[in-house]
Parts: sequence; structure tokens; C-alpha cells
Amino acid sequence: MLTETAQPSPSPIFGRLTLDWIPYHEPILVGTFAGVALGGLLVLALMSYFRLWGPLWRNWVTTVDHKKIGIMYMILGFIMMVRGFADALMMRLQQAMAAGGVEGYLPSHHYDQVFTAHGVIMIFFVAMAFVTGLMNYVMPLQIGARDVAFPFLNNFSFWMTVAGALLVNISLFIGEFARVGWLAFPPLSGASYSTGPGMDYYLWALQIAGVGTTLSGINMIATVLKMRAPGMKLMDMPIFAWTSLITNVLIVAAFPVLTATLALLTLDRYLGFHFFTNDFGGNAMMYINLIWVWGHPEVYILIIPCFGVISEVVATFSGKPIFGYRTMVWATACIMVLSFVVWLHHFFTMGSGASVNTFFGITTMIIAVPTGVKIFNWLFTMYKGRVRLEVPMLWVIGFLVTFTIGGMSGVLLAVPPVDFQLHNTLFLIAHFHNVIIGGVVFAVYAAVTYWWPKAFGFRLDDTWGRRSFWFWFVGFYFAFMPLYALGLMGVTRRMNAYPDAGWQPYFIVAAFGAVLILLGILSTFAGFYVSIRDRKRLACGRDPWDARTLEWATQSPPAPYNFPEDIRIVGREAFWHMKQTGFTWSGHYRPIHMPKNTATGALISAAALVFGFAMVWYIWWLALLSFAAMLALGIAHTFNYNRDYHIPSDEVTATELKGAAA
Ligand code: HEA
Ligand code: HEM
Ligand SMILES: [Cu+2]
Repeated sequence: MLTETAQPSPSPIFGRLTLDWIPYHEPILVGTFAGVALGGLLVLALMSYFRLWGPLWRNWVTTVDHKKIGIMYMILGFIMMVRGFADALMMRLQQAMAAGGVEGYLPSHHYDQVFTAHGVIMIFFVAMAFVTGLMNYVMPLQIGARDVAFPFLNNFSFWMTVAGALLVNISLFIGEFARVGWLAFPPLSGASYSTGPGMDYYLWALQIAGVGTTLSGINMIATVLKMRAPGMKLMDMPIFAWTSLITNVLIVAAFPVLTATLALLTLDRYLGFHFFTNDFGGNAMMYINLIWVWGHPEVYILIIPCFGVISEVVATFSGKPIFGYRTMVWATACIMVLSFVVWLHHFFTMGSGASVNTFFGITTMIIAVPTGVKIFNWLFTMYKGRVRLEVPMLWVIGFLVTFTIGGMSGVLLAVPPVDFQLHNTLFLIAHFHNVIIGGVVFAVYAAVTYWWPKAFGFRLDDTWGRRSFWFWFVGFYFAFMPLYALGLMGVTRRMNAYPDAGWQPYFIVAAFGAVLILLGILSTFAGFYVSIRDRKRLACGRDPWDARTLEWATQSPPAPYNFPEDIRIVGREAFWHMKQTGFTWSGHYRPIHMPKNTATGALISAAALVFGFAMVWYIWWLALLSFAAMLALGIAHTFNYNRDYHIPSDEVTATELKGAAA
């Protein structure tokens, strides 16, 4: 790999990309590449053998159906979770070895890329992909809509996210990734300290994916506000639809800040501007403020949809309506507003002074109140209910216990004097994995087991589901509780080796926990496999859990048009009322107006990927060409008048009859 100083000047054809940037002398990377390449070839061969290319293109790549796009987001999330978790295992192994002067197997140059890639991938391409996927799949069904407000835009948003994810993964084999931590603070991330292409991969990957996220946010807000079934008032919506609305308001408010911040850093790096440098009038603290003005709301963007998931699952498996519906909605709205006035708690130690720190410490602690309201509402929903301990409910209970502990350690960090001790220690790392794994990951698992039967018409295998839960749950405590202890002893984050051999036992326990989590992840995939294999045994109808909200009124899986006709909604828990009143569809359907699939989203995103790659490597001609291609594809799309079709009424009738028989 090239050293910082020995960079040749860019060539007109390949920019700064030279053979030296291909890491063929790094055995781990060559091995990984061989594995990925062989696996990839195998998939390509199987796809060709079973003639799946056509269906893949027609039914999935070009689809504008929110359900399929939702499923593709979930697949992206799981694939990227494997990558992000591989990084985590590498770090756990390194830290279990590198005690008391031993160097371990990852030099800092490499280790720094690993934790940066892990953080970036887990937040942007795992957690974000999961929550966006869930909102895509579930929310339109819950509000009785036929699709999202802008189906083409939805497809485009998804593929832009994929383009960003691909760019991060390309950096593994061509060049390197950033070594600056997941939020890339300058001056370290500026042109003078991060000279290689790694930091530029970071910038372009996040910008490209960010376009997708912002557009998807606008799309979802429009969907909730404009596409609800007749009669459904906002205060009648299922809680998950509410949390989707609030999350997307947060996205639309916060992501432009990220876009602007990264754009300014890009100007610094590419054109020698000085927004964030220490000289020429720049100010690195401005970056710290801006990135956290986005970054704090971002963690609530991840958790709020998960609060929605918990609300749905807890109500269904307790056999009761959610306790305190209105307080649930208002508590979420409070968290949304408060999340914009706490950002400074991420840098209490950076010289703001006692009064400012106190203000932000208190606003932070106030968030514990609406969050506590939610926790107690869930407990009261279970209280005196007939609680069924099915797999989704196990995850919910795991969530309630674990997330509460993580939230509490957050409140400790919100006390500025305490934070002076604990900032950037492993206590902080333990805090946020505690809320992200105990909160986001557990809730996503609850959601996947809960809505899988809706999406595919069969349940997930129970035994593997339970195994997965227990491995994750116990594994989490082994992997992260030692980090609280280490943090209290003053061990800082982002270290690839440490002098004190006395810390090693804690790191070994943490590594053991990560192995348990590995078993949890393997059980998940085993569960998917077994369930797909045994789908006849696990087949189910439209309402396998005796649920309460509208998505369960459709067939499993729902027809492309979701609902064969408009339903008049009266009050909350629409489907529960339909069941009470013995609702049936009329049987006389009108033709249904549907959007046509289009390749434009995938094509523009492919061009965006090329554009990002070209910008990273200073291949200016390719950047110009691909940018022009993006514009041309976008403009050409506006001339496409062949955008919709009708599903004839007899086809609707036939589909509904078939669904009723199943
Ligand atoms: C899903 C993600 C998520 C969530 C939900 C939270 C939730 C919270 N976080 Fe956390 N946080 C992160 C992700 C998250 N955080 C990340 C990623 C970082 C580090 C980034 C980095 O530096 O790399 C971080 C860092 C971080 C810091 C900075 C520390 C430092 O850098 O030194 C602080 C400090 O105040 C903090 C506080 C809190 C608080 C008070 C909450 C609250 O919202 C928690 C509220 C919940 C509860 C309190 C539990 C339930 C409540 C009850 C049962 C009621 C009764 C309780 C009381 C009255 C206390 N977080
Ligand atoms: C599944 C088990 C996981 C394990 C074992 C794990 C492990 C780790 C480790 C060892 C670090 C580095 C700590 C250090 O700085 O010393 C880390 C950092 C981080 N992790 Fe995880 N992690 C896991 C899951 C997740 C998930 C699900 C997310 C988010 C969705 C996440 C987000 C992050 C972030 C943002 C960082 C900070 C990176 C940085 O310092 O810039 N992790 N993780
Ligand atoms: Cu925060």
C-alpha cells in the first residue's frame, strides 16, 4: 500500500488509481476477495442456470412496489450486517490478543479502517436500511394505501442507498477506507491528515446514500399525510405509522445538515477551501457542531421506528389495545423536538463552559421522561393481558430489559462532570451498543419475525427463532458488560493495543460474547433457510397472530395492489373492528390503477456509483461522463409517458378468490 508521502501525480486516464492501490500483498484482504469473488461467481452461475436474470430484473430491480422495495432494504440490511459484524469480530479478536506489549494481528493503520467501516456500515447501511425497509413495507399497508406517494422515487431512493453501500465495499479491494472514525472529525479528515482515497470514499458513499435517504423521507411523509384510507384520521393511525411519520420528519429536517456538512468538507478537501481547517479563518468546531446537529437526531431516527414496532407487537401478543395511545404519540413527538436541542452532549469536554454544558445536560435528561412514558405504556399493555410468549414477544421483552439499561447509562453520560471521566471511553461504546443492539437490533428482529408471515405467507421456524434470540440476548451481555467495567477503569475507545495486561480478561469475555452473537446470526440464517424449505408446514393465512391493525386484512403475501377496494375506516385498530363486525370484501371490484416498473432508478444509481468512484480517484473525465449520464437519464425519464396500467376487475376478483381459499 502507498505511504502518505509517495503519491505519484494523477494520470489523465486513471487519475490517482495505480496498481499499488490494489492490496494484493495483504493476505486477509486477498482471502476475503477470493471468498467474495467465488461466492459471487457461484451466485451468478446459479442465477444463469435457473434463468433468474429476467425475473430478477423485471420483478425486483425495476419494481416500484413498496413491499418489494421494503424486502430489498431488509436484504441489504442483513447482507451489510454480515460485513459489519465481520469487522466487529476482527476488532474483538485483536483486542483479546493485543495486551501488555503484544501487537496483535491488526496494525493501527488497518484497525482504524476497520472501526470506521464498522461504524459507518452498521449505522448507514444496516440500521438505516432496516428501519427504512420496515417503514416501506408496513406503513402503507397499515394506513390502507395502495403504495407510497411516489413509487418511482422509492425505487430510486433504494438504489442510491445500494450505490453508497457498494462504494464502501469497493474500498475494501481498491484502495482503502477512511481511518477517521464514523463521523470523520477534521482536521484529521481534512486534506493534510487524510491524504489517501479512504476519506473520499467515505464522503461520496454517504452523499450518494444520503440523497436516497432524504428523498425517501419526503416520500414517506407525503404517503402518511395524503394516502390514508378514507376516514382514517391521524389519531386513528397505528402507532407504527405514527412513528414512521415522525421519523421521516426527523430525516427531512436532519439529513440536509449532513449533506451540507459533508459538502463543505468536500470543498475543503478537493478545492482547498478552509471551512474546517485550523488556519485561514477555518474552524474545526463548526464541523463538530454541525455533524452532531445531524448525528444526535440520527440515533433517534433509528430508534423511533423501533418504538413503533414494539408498540404493535406488544399489543398483538397481549391481546389488548396499546395502553395510552395518545401519550404514546405525544411522547414520540416530544422526543422528536427534544432530539434537536441536545447535540452538545457529545462534546461536553470540548470547552463550552459550565452553563452551556448544564443546559445541554438537562435537555438530554429530559428525554428520559417521554422515553420512560413509553416503557411504562408497554408494561401496562402487558399488565393483565394474555401475554403469548411467541418469538416476536421474546425479542420485545429482551428489548424492554436491555434498552432500559442502555438508556440509563446514557443518562449517566448526560451529567457533564461524569462525562469528563467517561467521554470516549469504552463506557460510551457500551452505552450505545446497549441502546442500538438492545433497542434497534432486537426490535428489528421482533419486526422480522412478526411481519415475515405477512410478507411471505408462512411463519419463521420457531426453534431457530428462539435459538437466535437467546444467543443474541446472552451474547450481548457478555460482549458489552465488560466494556462498561473497562470504561470505568479509563480504557479509551479506538485502541488496537494496550499496555495493561490486567484488562485482557475483560476483552476475552467480550470476544466470547461476540462469538455467541455470531451463533445468533448463524441461527437467524439457518432459520430463514429451514423456514423457506419447510414453507408448506409453516404456511399461514392472512392473520396468523390474531392481530389488530390493517396490514393483516390483506392476503399473505398481499396482492400487488394491497387492498382490492377502499375501506371506510372508523376509529383505531381498524382490522380488530373488521373482525368484530364480520367484515368481508364486496366481491365487486373496479379496475385498479397501478404504476409501471421502470429501470430509471437503478440506472441513475449505477451512474452515481461510477461518479462516486471517479471522484474518489480523481478520474475527471469519467466523473463528467457519469454525471452527464445521470442528468440525461433523469431528463429522459420525464419523456416516458408510458407509466401506468390497470389491473382488470376480473383479475382482481380471481386474485381475491385465490387468496380467500389459501
Ligand atoms: C439508538 C441509538 C441511541 C439512543 C436511543 C440513545 C439514547 C440516549 N443517549 Fe446515546 N449515544 C448513541 C446512541 C443512542 N443513544 C451513540 C451512537 C453515541 C455515541 C456516538 C459516538 O461518540 O461515536 C451516544 C452517545 C451519547 C452521549 C455522549 C457521551 C460522550 O460522548 O461522552 C450521551 C450523553 O449525554 C448520550 C445520552 C443518551 C441519553 C440520555 C439517551 C436517552 O434517550 C435514553 C432514554 C431512555 C431511558 C432513560 C430508559 C427508559 C426510561 C425509564 C425507564 C424512565 C425512568 C428513567 C429515568 C428517570 C432516568 N448518548
Ligand atoms: C453485533 C455485535 C457488535 C459488536 C461485537 C460490535 C463491536 C464494536 C467494537 C469492538 C467497536 C470499537 C470500539 C472501540 O472504539 O474500541 C465498535 C464500534 C462501533 N460500533 Fe459496533 N459492534 C456490534 C454491533 C454494532 C451495531 C449493530 C451498530 C449500529 C447499528 C454498531 C455501531 C458502532 C459504531 C457507530 C461504532 C463506533 C465506530 C467509531 O469509533 O468510529 N455496532 N463496535
Ligand atoms: Cu446524542
